[in-house]
Amino acid sequence: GPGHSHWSYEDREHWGVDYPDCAGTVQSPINIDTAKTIFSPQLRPIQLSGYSLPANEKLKLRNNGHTVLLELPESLAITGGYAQQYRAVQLHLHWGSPSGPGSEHTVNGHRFAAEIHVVHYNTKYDSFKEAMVHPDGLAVLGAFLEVGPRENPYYQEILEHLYKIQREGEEVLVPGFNIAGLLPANLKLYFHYNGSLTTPPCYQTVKWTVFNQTMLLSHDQMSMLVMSLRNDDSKPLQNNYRMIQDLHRRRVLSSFQ
Ligand SMILES: NS(=O)(=O)c1c(F)c(F)c(SCCc2ccc(C(=O)O)cc2)c(F)c1NC1CCCCCCC1
Ligand SMILES: [Zn+2]
Repeated sequence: GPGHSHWSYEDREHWGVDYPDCAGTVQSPINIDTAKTIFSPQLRPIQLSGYSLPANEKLKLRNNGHTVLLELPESLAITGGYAQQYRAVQLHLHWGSPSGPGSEHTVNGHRFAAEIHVVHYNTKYDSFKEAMVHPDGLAVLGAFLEVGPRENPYYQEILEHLYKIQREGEEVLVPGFNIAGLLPANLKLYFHYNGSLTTPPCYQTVKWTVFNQTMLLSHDQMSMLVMSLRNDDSKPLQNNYRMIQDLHRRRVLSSFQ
């Protein structure tokens, strides 16, 4: 990725030394205290367009040593719920280990098993790299993943390839599918706040949407996510979530009561 000197989740307390924004006051992830969220009826349902990709469109799935990342074509766009149009860049996941959950955001102190982030950039900027340094530059759609009774066919489109990219730097092309299936069916119920990338350089340029409805994966699928990948030291790639950041003077809006 752009300008990454080596960092790890182990030395997350020192990110602020090399990346000053990581020590800022508009950082992510946060704990969402639902008693303190502000119901905002002007928050419209999120609308996605172009998210259903044909199987003959191949997407790059990559183990970058920090997460599994699926590159997305700019044809995927957020067309409702945000003041401006945003186009997709990539999606990736955060997860825990066999001994604990690994979502990045928490709700009332509850950490979910895992979390998906679909990263977009504001099309008023010429490129993603230009957008990511402006406060309205990025929009990340986040959803929590939990274990449920059935296999999730949409997540299977990603999880079934993880054994091919066990080592850092490995990548594989996967057939297109309906990316919207990775997000809740109900895009009306969400939390919204201003924050940052949760990894260095921690730019404070993300308008976050965290959906209220969680995605359900089977137990075996969650194990595949947690057990398949390794990082650069051939250690299991697990617990790739940043600690909760202080809210400071920010408010979290909710689209529902
Ligand atoms: N939650 S998040 O959105 O902040 C986030 C993370 F928490 C992440 F942990 C990551 S992965 C770490 C950054 C990275 C490293 C290597 C490569 C590569 O070799 O391709 C790519 C990226 C990661 F990629 C992202 N999203 C990225 C933020 C990193 C810089 C710009 C890339 C788009 C969004
Ligand atoms: Zn993320």
